[in-house]
Amino acid sequence: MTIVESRGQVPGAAQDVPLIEARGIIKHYDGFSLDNVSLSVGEGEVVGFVGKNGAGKSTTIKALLGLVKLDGGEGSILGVPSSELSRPVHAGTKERIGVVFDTISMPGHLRVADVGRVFSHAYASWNPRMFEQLTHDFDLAATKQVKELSRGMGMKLSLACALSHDARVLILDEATAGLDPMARDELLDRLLDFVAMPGRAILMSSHITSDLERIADRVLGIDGGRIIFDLAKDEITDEMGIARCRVAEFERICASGIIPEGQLRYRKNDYGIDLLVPDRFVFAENFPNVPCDRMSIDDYLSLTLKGGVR
Ligand SMILES: Nc1ncnc2c1ncn2[C@@H]1O[C@H](COP(=O)(O)OP(=O)(O)OP(=O)(O)O)[C@@H](O)[C@H]1O
Repeated sequence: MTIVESRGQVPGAAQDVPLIEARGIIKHYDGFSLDNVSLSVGEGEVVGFVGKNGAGKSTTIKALLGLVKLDGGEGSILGVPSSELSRPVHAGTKERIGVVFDTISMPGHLRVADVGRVFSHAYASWNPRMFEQLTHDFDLAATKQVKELSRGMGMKLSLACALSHDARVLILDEATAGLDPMARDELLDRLLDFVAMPGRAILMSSHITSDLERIADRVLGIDGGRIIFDLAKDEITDEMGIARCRVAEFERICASGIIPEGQLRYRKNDYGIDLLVPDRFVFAENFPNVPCDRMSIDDYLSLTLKGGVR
């Protein structure tokens, strides 16, 4: 595939391919493997990436960015194979990728304003006014040194950098973890503004699933290095439900056949049984007296990973 790059053109988008894609990625570490991980993020999408600690989120993200050598499969961003992103010929594509990891990787002695200057040399499309505006909005004093920043402030600085070089895709690995609720709220608004422009997409891993409930279009779950679900967010939070049943009600629901056998996922607690309901509206018609809450991403993940199956 020939990719013609120039400033202002969106590499990848013109070829109608996903902006971010993994095809059967395999990576073996001692005691852990990414096992045939496939995913795709299309134009205009915010895709949340969830899973417990050590599930493989960061490894997948690093694989997509070409930062780890793969044992199989391939990733691509903006149409460029991940393994080729470091080649000078793809420098233009790299500029279009904004990346934030959960740790800040800038020299501690640099002041916030210096970071802007360093990045202006690294990125042809660096926008100093945008960086100044973002650091101002994020309450980052230009004279503060990187080593003096709190964790949340460091995350804000990384985010300001990622949003100041005309990126078309953002890949965020736990990027909201250190932010206070007000800063998270503001950032989520900015991410929605970002992705509303043509040719853009976001992949973000997060343990703060309320952030994903607010802005994600789709949610990918990973466990033990395997993708375990890939669902529209609305399917989880609008259609699914979590029924709070007593044991007798649970048995009645099981016997009713309303949820196919083998797909009944449940979790026992001190008060009874929580049951994953695929369609809470159908459920409410059939069992109007059993309380059924909206599903959250946390509950869906927990029921998928730890729930019993019947
Ligand atoms: N460089 C490495 N060498 C060996 N093992 C590694 C390496 N990097 C990651 N791993 C292992 O791969 C597994 C997945 O780690 P990964 O960082 O992808 O998880 P994660 O889903 O991002 O977790 P968290 O939510 O804690 O950030 C873990 O078992 C980890 O120990």
